[in-house]
Amino acid sequence: MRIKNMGLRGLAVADTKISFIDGEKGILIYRGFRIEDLAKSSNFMETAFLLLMGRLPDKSEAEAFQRQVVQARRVPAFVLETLRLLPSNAHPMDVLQATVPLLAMADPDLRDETRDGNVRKAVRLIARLPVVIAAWDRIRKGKDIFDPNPSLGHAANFLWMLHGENPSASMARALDVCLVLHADHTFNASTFACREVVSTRAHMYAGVAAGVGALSGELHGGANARVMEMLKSLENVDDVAGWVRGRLDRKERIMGMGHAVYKTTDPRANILKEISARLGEETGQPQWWRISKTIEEVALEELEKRGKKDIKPNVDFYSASVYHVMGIPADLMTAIFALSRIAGWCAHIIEEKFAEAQEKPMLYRPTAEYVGDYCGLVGCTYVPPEEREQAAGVPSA
Ligand SMILES: CC(=O)SCCNC(=O)CCNC(=O)[C@H](O)C(C)(C)COP(=O)(O)OP(=O)(O)OC[C@H]1O[C@@H](n2cnc3c(N)ncnc32)[C@H](O)[C@@H]1OP(=O)(O)O
Ligand SMILES: O=C([O-])CC(=O)C(=O)O
Repeated sequence: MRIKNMGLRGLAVADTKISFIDGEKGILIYRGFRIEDLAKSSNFMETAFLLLMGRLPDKSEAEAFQRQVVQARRVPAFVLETLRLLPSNAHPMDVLQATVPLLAMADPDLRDETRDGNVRKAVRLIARLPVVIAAWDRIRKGKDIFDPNPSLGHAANFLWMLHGENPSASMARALDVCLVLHADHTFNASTFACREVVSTRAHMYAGVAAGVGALSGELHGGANARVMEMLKSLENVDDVAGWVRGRLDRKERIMGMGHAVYKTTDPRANILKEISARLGEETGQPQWWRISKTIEEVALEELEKRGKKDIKPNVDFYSASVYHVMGIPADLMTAIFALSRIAGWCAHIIEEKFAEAQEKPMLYRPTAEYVGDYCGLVGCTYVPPEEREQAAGVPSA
């Protein structure tokens, strides 16, 4: 089979019971539940349990899970000390990707390849990534770090560790809903990276480190930071129309729009748009939502004129303005995505490792068509270095 240069679009490479997308209708389902219902009625802890365990917890299970996560929040001292050694201009996603193997070294269950052992690793990752991200933002700014507060929920505790003050209930709930919305999305690039790595029987942390790397790119999770840069560069609603037209005329992309699967608006973007409008009003910063909405309106009209009516806002479009009014810096926004997606990554890693016999995935090993030199199948003639003609030269170090 040859499906070259198409990024495996539309090609099913595994079975999954974790999530489902209908890209035409704009439907996203986690383990049978519509994303709109989870965003309205659930919370990130419960959603993480749902993704990992395959069902919603009862009350005592939900409390026990929350307790386990709270207890696992303490990040080993050597990890925090290592963060202090890093250059202060290191990008949060590079720091996060570098920290995941450090967390692995401190995990007593690292080599426990039972399902329970992997669930315990998942709990530690869910608990600790937010601590690392908040600590890095403070360390790079030369500020003291704050210990996790065991009396605060997952989202509120993150904002506490980041800012050193308790968020309003409305702000904490908004972040919690964002975490629910970002928690999983079938075989997106970062989840596929996680699954590909653990298909070699590498441990969960090796898969997660790959996932963080894949998420960082601007065509994937990195788009939220680019959206914020775009909003800041515009500042004024009147600048939007000319800017959007110019960008499309130059064949440049509007970040936060378009999707590999959705041919209509991403259902998560609809929810984030409402949160952006509400929080913008509540924090006295409605301009970010207004500029975003104007970009969306102009871009949809201009894209349609150019025969591209399938390019609509994705999850990264309105999350940028939401995070901005929470006081989250633009370059930290992709890391916020990661602290939610960790739940989906871990669920997929567990599925990859423990799928039922008839659905058991194989080691991923696609093929590529060789289009380089052959010199015939006998191979090229090896010439010793001193006899070779001068090539283009060695790149300078
Ligand atoms: C969490 C997430 O990962 S959601 C995605 C986050 N990424 C972004 O927001 C980055 C901007 N968006 C994009 O780059 C793309 O829409 C992708 C990569 C997400 C999906 O793209 P795909 O639908 O797979 O197709 P592809 O990248 O080939 O684009 C198809 C055409 O649409 C155009 N296009 C796609 N997205 C955009 C956009 N945001 N703005 C303008 N044009 C776009 C491309 O330029 C291309 O045009 P061409 O056929 O004239 O060359
Ligand atoms: O599914 C994708 O390709 C990208 C995406 O929206 C996500 O990972 O949330």
